[in-house]
Amino acid sequence: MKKTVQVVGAVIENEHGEILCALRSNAMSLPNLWEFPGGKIEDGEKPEETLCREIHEELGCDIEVAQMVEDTTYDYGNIIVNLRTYLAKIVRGEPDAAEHAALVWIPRVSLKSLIWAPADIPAVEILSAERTETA
Ligand SMILES: Nc1nc2c([nH]c(=O)n2[C@H]2C[C@H](O)[C@@H](COP(=O)(O)OP(=O)(O)OP(=O)(O)O)O2)c(=O)[nH]1
Repeated sequence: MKKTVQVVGAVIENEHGEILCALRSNAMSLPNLWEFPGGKIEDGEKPEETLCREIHEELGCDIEVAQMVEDTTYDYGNIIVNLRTYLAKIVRGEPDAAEHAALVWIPRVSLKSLIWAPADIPAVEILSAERTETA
């Protein structure tokens, strides 16, 4: 049976209403696709705990997690990914692309100009149709 992995992604919004988008590197699976930074939930972790841990490890900053944006399950063929995305804000530090090929801040209306990992597309659709939190 195919494995389903539980993954969480942070939709980090700044004070200008822009969202942090991360480009998966050649060293990662799904290379050269954009994603919400995050990762796999480990045993015993709450989704919010995973997000704070992963963002600290991957981007070197700390976040506060707010409400869920979307819960999607996508079958990549070799693996099934259940991706839950959450709104978040940086509370300490600046994001640094330690693992990703690039990080960019993009306004919600322009999110669809990037090529996203397929599991992220429902969240991107929701976010690009909504007003910014700060608007
Ligand atoms: N972090 C993250 N992963 C995503 C997103 N969309 C999506 O399909 N994924 C996939 C990619 C990976 O298969 C898995 C998350 O794994 P990970 O972030 O821990 O990445 P990884 O490179 O260590 O995983 P892997 O190479 O072992 O697959 O979920 C997303 O928005 N954020």
